[in-house]
Amino acid sequence: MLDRFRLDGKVAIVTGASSGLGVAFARGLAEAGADVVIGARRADRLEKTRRLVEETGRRCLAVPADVAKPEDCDALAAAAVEELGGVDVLINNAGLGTAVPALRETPAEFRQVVEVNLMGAYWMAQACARVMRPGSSIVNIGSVLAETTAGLPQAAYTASKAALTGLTRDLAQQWTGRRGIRVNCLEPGFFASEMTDQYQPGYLERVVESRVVMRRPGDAAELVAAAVFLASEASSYITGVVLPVDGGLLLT
Ligand SMILES: NC(=O)C1=CN([C@@H]2O[C@H](COP(=O)(O)OP(=O)(O)OC[C@H]3O[C@@H](n4cnc5c(N)ncnc54)[C@H](O)[C@@H]3O)[C@@H](O)[C@H]2O)C=CC1
Ligand SMILES: O=C(O)C(=O)C[C@H](O)C(=O)CO
Repeated sequence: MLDRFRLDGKVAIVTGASSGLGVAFARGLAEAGADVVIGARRADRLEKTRRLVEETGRRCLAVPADVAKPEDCDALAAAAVEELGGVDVLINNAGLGTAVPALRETPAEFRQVVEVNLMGAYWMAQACARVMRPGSSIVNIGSVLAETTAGLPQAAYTASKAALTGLTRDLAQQWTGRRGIRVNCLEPGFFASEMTDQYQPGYLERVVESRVVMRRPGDAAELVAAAVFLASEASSYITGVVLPVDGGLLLT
């Protein structure tokens, strides 16, 4: 049974892999056997991720890319095909989290979040679906904030992540039957990263204590395990689903 979770011989793309959860996804998919293409805007930091991935013995290609630019998404998918022979898995992880009161949020601020979290995920999905083989898997990284609120003013972030769940379902119904590409979405609860480092002191602890049934933030490995499941044959009969990985936050 455990062989169904292996990704040997597969090529996975992880966006936003220069920090936080993206680094953990890249390393975890490589540990499961995949060669990994990592994309993000900060080339110097991608190098660190590349070294971490290569420690597993798998190949890793680092490609500077801004997912808000469709041409960068096409270039990322093309590099995977040219250098590693194809694309089997996409982890749409790149994301921007901002907290701005709605009456002060500017059109530029709102657009920037939607252009990365929603449109960037769509451009990447399109670029990959054009070259993916049957049996491939797209995993969108959403957020529990698509389903609830947690006390911060995050209209753009929340709206972009809620829209990502709709995008997940629509692409799943368009591509799974016709092209053999499954599309699913993970909704992380709270995991320590550069995004959560931006919080006011004490915020994370308060949310975890009052909302998370398990009374602790998640460990990145707990999210990566769910991504490996959705990326692999272990979930071969699952498409169009939205899976919270949140320690029970959505129960409260
Ligand atoms: N850390 C958490 O508790 C949670 C995180 N998430 C989601 O997980 C994903 C990863 O976030 P974290 O690792 O926590 O934060 P992070 O801020 O460490 O990572 C986000 C990554 O996306 C990259 N990125 C941003 N804009 C980009 C663009 N235009 N093109 C390419 N890359 C871009 C950043 O450079 C960074 O490497 C995000 O989609 C976030 O919304 C969702 C729920 C909770
Ligand atoms: O999506 C979540 O849940 C997060 O923890 C992300 C943060 O709320 C965020 O966007 C920080 O500014």
